[in-house]
Amino acid sequence: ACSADEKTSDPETPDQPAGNSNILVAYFSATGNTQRVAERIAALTGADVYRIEAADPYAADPYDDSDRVQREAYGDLRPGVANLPVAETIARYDTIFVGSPCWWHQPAMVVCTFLEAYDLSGKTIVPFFTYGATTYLNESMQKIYRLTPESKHIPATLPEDLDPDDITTPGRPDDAGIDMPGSAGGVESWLKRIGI
Ligand SMILES: Cc1cc2nc3c(=O)[nH]c(=O)nc-3n(C[C@H](O)[C@H](O)[C@H](O)COP(=O)(O)O)c2cc1C
Repeated sequence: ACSADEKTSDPETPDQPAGNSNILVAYFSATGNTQRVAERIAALTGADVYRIEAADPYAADPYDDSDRVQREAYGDLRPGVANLPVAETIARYDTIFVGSPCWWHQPAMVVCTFLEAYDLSGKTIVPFFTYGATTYLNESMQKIYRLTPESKHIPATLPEDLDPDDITTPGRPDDAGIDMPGSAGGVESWLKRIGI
């Protein structure tokens, strides 16, 4: 209980957006990599931050939950989110950065649960991922785009994917050309490149 209290009271990892900006950085992070990128984006843009929490939390070492993560990703499941903001809160934002680790070739599925909970039409969605290997980044990006068909996206288009629905067999490498900060240190130049 102690660590959970600390997490929710930490101003850098709020579980509800503060409502100070028209930009939101919504992210899920299990081991801190995506969180560091999210906080850097927020520091540079003045964006509000919202940390997506799974209703059924993942193991402290998420590799211990690898089977669950694979089942959720390959089954396109929608695990519950513990702290979904009300729709009016999300409606206030024009631009939403959406951050996730690459988990079994996909966004963490709680991020998909978050995206499907709202009407995001007309909003600008900027996905970002952290990952261990630069494979399946395109499939992960394609997933976010398909879940937000009425939104604008940065980048506007992705490299063509021969079969974005097949995430279980390796396809041709098609991640080249996707501009993504590799770490928090790369965020500032990335934001300049994408015009934010
Ligand atoms: C269960 C699990 C599955 C993963 N699957 C992938 C993957 O398919 N591709 C990849 O590049 N990295 C994969 N990774 C590595 C994470 O994407 C990487 O460590 C990421 O930076 C973690 O972000 P976080 O610290 O914000 O949780 C996986 C990690 C875990 C725990």
